[in-house]
Amino acid sequence: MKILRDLIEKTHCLKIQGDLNTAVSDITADSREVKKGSLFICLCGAHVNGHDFAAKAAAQGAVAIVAQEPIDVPDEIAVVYVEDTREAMEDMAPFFFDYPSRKMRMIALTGTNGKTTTTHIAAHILHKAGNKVGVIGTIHALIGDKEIPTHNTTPVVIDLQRLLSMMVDEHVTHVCMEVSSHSLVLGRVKGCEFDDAVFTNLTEDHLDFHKTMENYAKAKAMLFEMVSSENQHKTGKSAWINIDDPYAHTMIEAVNTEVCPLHTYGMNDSSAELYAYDSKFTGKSSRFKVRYHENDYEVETRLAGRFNIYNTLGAIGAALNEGISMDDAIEAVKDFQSVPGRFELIDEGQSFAVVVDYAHTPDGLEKILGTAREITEGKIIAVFGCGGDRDRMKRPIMGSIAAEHADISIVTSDNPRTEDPEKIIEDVVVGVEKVKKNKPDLYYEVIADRRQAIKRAVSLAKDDDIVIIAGKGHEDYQILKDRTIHFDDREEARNALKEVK
Ligand SMILES: CC(=O)N[C@H]1[C@@H](OP(=O)(O)OP(=O)(O)OC[C@H]2O[C@@H](n3ccc(=O)[nH]c3=O)[C@H](O)[C@@H]2O)O[C@H](CO)[C@@H](O)[C@@H]1O[C@H](C)C(=O)N[C@@H](C)C(=O)N[C@H](CCC(=O)O)C(=O)O
Ligand SMILES: Nc1ncnc2c1ncn2[C@@H]1O[C@H](COP(=O)(O)OP(=O)(O)OP(=O)(O)O)[C@@H](O)[C@H]1O
Ligand SMILES: N[C@H](CCC[C@H](N)C(=O)O)C(=O)O
Ligand SMILES: [Mg+2]
Repeated sequence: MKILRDLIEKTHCLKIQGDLNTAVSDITADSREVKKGSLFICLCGAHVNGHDFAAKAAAQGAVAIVAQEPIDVPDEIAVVYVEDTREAMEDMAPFFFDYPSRKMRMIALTGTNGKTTTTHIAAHILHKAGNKVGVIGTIHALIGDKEIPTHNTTPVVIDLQRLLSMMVDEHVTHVCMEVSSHSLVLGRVKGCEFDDAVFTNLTEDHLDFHKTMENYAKAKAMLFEMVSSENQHKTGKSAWINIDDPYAHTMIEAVNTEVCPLHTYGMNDSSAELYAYDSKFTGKSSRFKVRYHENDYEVETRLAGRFNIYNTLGAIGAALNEGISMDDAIEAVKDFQSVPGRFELIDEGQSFAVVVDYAHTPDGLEKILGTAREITEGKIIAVFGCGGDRDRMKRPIMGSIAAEHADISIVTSDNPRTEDPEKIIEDVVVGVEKVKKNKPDLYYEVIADRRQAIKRAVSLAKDDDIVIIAGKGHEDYQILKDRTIHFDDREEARNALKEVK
C-alpha cells in the first residue's frame, strides 16, 4: 500500500484533481488488471490508447488515475495529469514495489543472440552453488522451479518490478535476466540496479525499431552505463564483454571502470581474461580449454556449436563475480542439459537428425547451419521464414545465408503477424535467388504453410541428413493476422516423422 502523494513525488505534475492522501493498493497500466484500490496509468500504445479505458478502470475500482490527455471519470477518483505517463510510470513502479532489484544480486545479459542460453547457463551455475535463482527472459520467468509466463523478453516496467518483488518475497538471491534493446530504449528497466552485465554479441536485427546498427549498439551500451552508474546501492559489480565482437568497443566505452570492473571473454584473442581455445566438437557436445588468470581448465558441455562456447564463457564470467569458483562453475556447466527450443533434437528413431532451433536472425541462422555442417555427413535441409512486423532488412540476408549454407531450403512462414505471409516470403526469396545466380543447382521450395513445409522437409531427408527447423524454437503458437493459433515446431516435427515411418 502506498499513498498517492508519495507515489507521484518524483513526477512533474501538471494538474491534480482529488485527494493526494488516497491509498493505492496496486498499480497497473492495463485496465483489465484493475482491482479495487488500484492506480491506473493511461498509456498511449501502438495499438490502442489507454485513456479510452479510464472509465472502465474507474468502474472496476480504480481509486486514482494518471493521465496525459483529458479523461472523464467520477469526482471521487483522484486524477493526476502529467506530461508523459510513461515517464511517470517508470518513476512510480520501482518505488511502489520498494526497489526490489536492490535486494537481490542482478545479473543482466544483453546482445542480439545468446541471451536466453547464457541466462540459463548462468542460472544453472548459481543454482548448483546453492543459491535461490530467478530467471527472466524470452521463454518464461522462473522463481526457483515455479514458471511464470512472460509476454516480452524483458517485461514492461510494472510487470518487471512486480516480478522482482515476487522474487524478493520468495527469497531469491540471484536474478539472471535478459535485457533486450527495446527494454533499454523504452525505459522498461528503469529503476533496476544491476550487479553484473554481460554482452554476448551484436549483429543485424530489430532495425525496424533502431533504424541503424549504430543506434542498436548504443541501445545495448545503455546497460553498461546503467551497471556502472554511481548513484546506486550496489557494490561488487562486473561487466563481461565478448571481446571478439566488432561492437565490443561500444560496450567497453560505456563502462565506468571506477565503479564497475571490466572483464573480457573470447576465443580469438588470447588477451581475453576468460580465453577459450583448443575446442573440439563431438556431434552433440563440445570440449574446450579455458585460460583464466594464467591457469588452464578443461571444460565439457553438452551444448553443440562454437557459439555456445561464447555463451558458456559469458555465464561463467558473471558466476565468477558472484563468488563461484572456476572449478565449481566448470562442474556445473558439465551437466547443464539444454535450453528448450535451442538445438532441440527431435528423435522418433529416424535415420537422420531433426533439430528445432530459435535462430531468427541472420547470424543465428548462419551459426546454426554452420554447426549442422560440422556434425553432419549428409545434406542439410533448412526450414525457415521471417517474422512479420519486424526488421524487413534481415529477410533477404537470411534467404542468402540459407541458400549458401543449406543443401535444400524450404522457405515458409514464421509469425506473419499483420503482414501478408506471401509478401514476407517474397522478401526472403530475393536473397535465395541472389545466391542461385552463382549456384544454378541450388534447390529450394516455397511452402507458406509451416506444417506442410516441415512435412516436406522431413519427407526429403535421407540417412545421415539433418533437418533444421529454425525461427520459432520454444514457441507454442503462431501469430497470424487475425488470431494466434497453437503451433509447436517440435510437435509438428514429431507428427511428420510418424507419418514418414
Ligand atoms: C512495441 C512494444 O514494445 N509494444 C509493447 C506495448 O504494446 P502496445 O504499445 O501495442 O500497447 P497497446 O496494446 O497499444 O496498449 C496501450 C495501453 O492500453 C492498455 N490497455 C489495452 C487494452 C485494454 O483493454 N485495456 C488497457 O488498459 C495496455 O495495457 C497499454 O498500457 O506494451 C505491451 C505491454 O503493455 C508490450 O507487451 C508490447 O510489446 C509487444 C508484445 C512486442 O511485441 N514487443 C516487441 C517489439 C519487443 O518488445 N521485443 C523485445 C525484444 C525481443 C528480443 O530481441 O529478445 C522484448 O523485450 O520483448
Ligand atoms: N552466441 C551466439 N551467437 C550467435 N548465435 C547464437 C548464439 N547463441 C545462440 N545463437 C543462435 O540464436 C538462437 C537464439 O538463441 P537465444 O535464444 O539464446 O538468443 P536470444 O538473444 O535470447 O534471442 P532473443 O532476442 O529472441 O531473446 C539459438 O537458437 C541459436 O541458433
Ligand atoms: N524476440 C524476437 C523473437 C523473434 C522470433 C520469431 N519467431 C519472430 O516471430 O520473428 C522478436 O520479437 O523479434
Ligand atoms: Mg531470448
